[in-house]
Amino acid sequence: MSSPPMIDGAFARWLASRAGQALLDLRTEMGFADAGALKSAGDKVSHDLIRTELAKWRPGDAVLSEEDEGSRLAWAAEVNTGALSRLNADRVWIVDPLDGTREFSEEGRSDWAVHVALWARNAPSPHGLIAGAVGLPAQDRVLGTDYPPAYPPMTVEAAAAGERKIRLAASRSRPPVFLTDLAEDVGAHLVPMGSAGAKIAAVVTGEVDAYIHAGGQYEWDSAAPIAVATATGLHASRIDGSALKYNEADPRLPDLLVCREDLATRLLAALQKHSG
Ligand SMILES: Nc1ncnc2c1ncn2[C@@H]1O[C@H](COP(=O)(O)O)[C@@H](OP(=O)(O)O)[C@H]1O
Ligand SMILES: [Mg+2]
Repeated sequence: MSSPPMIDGAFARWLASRAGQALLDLRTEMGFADAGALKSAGDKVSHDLIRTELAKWRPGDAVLSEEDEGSRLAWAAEVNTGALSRLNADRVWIVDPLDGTREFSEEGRSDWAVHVALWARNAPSPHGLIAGAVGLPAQDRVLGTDYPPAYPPMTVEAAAAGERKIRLAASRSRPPVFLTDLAEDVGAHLVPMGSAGAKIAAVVTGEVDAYIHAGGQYEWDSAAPIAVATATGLHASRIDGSALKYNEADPRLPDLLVCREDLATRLLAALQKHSG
């Protein structure tokens, strides 16, 4: 097999594509009769593939993957000394081998993703992400920072209509409790969808205008899609407007807002009112 691309952004795309193909193959092989078994196998197959390729092609870099043992624990010397390597590293791959595991196990659904992001200590942006790719295998596409998608277009109808109903993506299974009231307040309709990566990809492609999450998530759920969203020029922040930060000692990153720039002020004001 030929070597993967040298440039990190293209390498992230290559890796997300490889893992995505393995996940599609697994769905075909196993079928959907045993959702639990398919979910576990999906997490494992993708994690093992990504871990193996990173060890082979980027041996000097640290890795934070959802499927690593103890990944959810905040770093503390007495519980997980392994995490220290990523906190001292100059480059850390932040990986969610299968985001939207639940949707992956449901026949016909395409809202699940593979996330591969690279954080660097000397990055110019506050989030520290210098490359990323979001594989959407069942949509037959990969979004990446190597070829950042164009800023989502405003449709002719929407531009002509002036104010229009905001399309707001939210978790299918765990939407923030305040979201219905917020949506009513700003004139938005909710678009339920699985996977943080698929939802942020939907903002990037213009299928929705915004994605709001609160109540719990981890760095790997958003790192790669946030790398892509910010590379396109979209707004991305915590719901209080502060910067999203990655490779922190505590990997919990419980809330975020990703939206078109022209909606950010309005949605942050609504979040301040409703999420407190
Ligand atoms: N309250 C919560 N606490 C922890 N993780 C959460 C969460 N709500 C959503 N997530 C995680 O965020 C990802 C997208 O969730 P959703 O599809 O509900 O929007 C999922 O990742 P995984 O599928 O990788 O576990 C899910 O586990
Ligand atoms: Mg996830």
